[in-house]
Amino acid sequence: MEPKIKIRDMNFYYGDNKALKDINMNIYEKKITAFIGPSGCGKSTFLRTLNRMNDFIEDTRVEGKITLDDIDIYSKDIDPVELRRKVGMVFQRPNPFPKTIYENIVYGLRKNGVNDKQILDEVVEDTLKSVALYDEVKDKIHKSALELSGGQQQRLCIARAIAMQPEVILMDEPTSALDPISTMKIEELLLDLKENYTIIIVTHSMQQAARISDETAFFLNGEVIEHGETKVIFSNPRDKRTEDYITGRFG
Ligand SMILES: Nc1ncnc2c1ncn2[C@@H]1O[C@H](COP(=O)(O)OP(=O)(O)OP(=O)(O)O)[C@@H](O)[C@H]1O
Repeated sequence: MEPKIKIRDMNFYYGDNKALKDINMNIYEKKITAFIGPSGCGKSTFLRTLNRMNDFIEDTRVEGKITLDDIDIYSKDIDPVELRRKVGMVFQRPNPFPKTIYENIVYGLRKNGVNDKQILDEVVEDTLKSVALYDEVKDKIHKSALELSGGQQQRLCIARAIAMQPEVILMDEPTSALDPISTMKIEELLLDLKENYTIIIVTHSMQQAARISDETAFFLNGEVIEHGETKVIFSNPRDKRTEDYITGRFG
């Protein structure tokens, strides 16, 4: 299978600090890829290079090449806004806008000039169903999203990302602020969503990576030490450092 995303000889700098070193990786379509590794090893930085969110941070620089469907995402012909529509993002803390549930979901569409009520109504219903939130909120769609629980807010943020019809969804520790039940619901949701989307998730929980991901990449000090099938990484890692990390010797 052709990789959806290819990363070749990639380095990333914050000023003089080389935060990512010589990254080469393939990311496959409709799989869940987990990034694991100790704090500060570059997982979030790497995630943000994939939809150019690092462009917003001053004095940063990327070397090497990242392609999405064989198109160089750092080429000057690429519109980063359109890239971020294709490669959506969900953050660690649920961050709904202080608006209604409905307006949260249609926010991006309205920004793109879609205002047809029938279309927006359909998108709201479809996306709420696809994140398994519809039954819980169908009577308060026009109430503030801030009234939802943390887990519901995070599912709403996933719905907001999906409403833009992305191909890839980047998730930076999406359950670290949630209780175990909400976490389980999000994990189940991700397993459903991977039928339609390519998902990349940063997680501090090795159990979570083992439960839901198809592929795992282990990061250490800005390098990818090992990347492969999750069951192989967790049962038979090649590198001693991966083994030490997954067995809890450090991190
Ligand atoms: N906005 C920034 N400006 C300057 N340096 C940064 C910035 N964000 C991250 N860094 C540096 O880049 C390196 C990697 O950080 P990053 O947040 O990507 O790691 P991480 O593996 O995601 O960590 P964590 O698991 O704690 O979120 C660290 O040395 C960090 O200090």
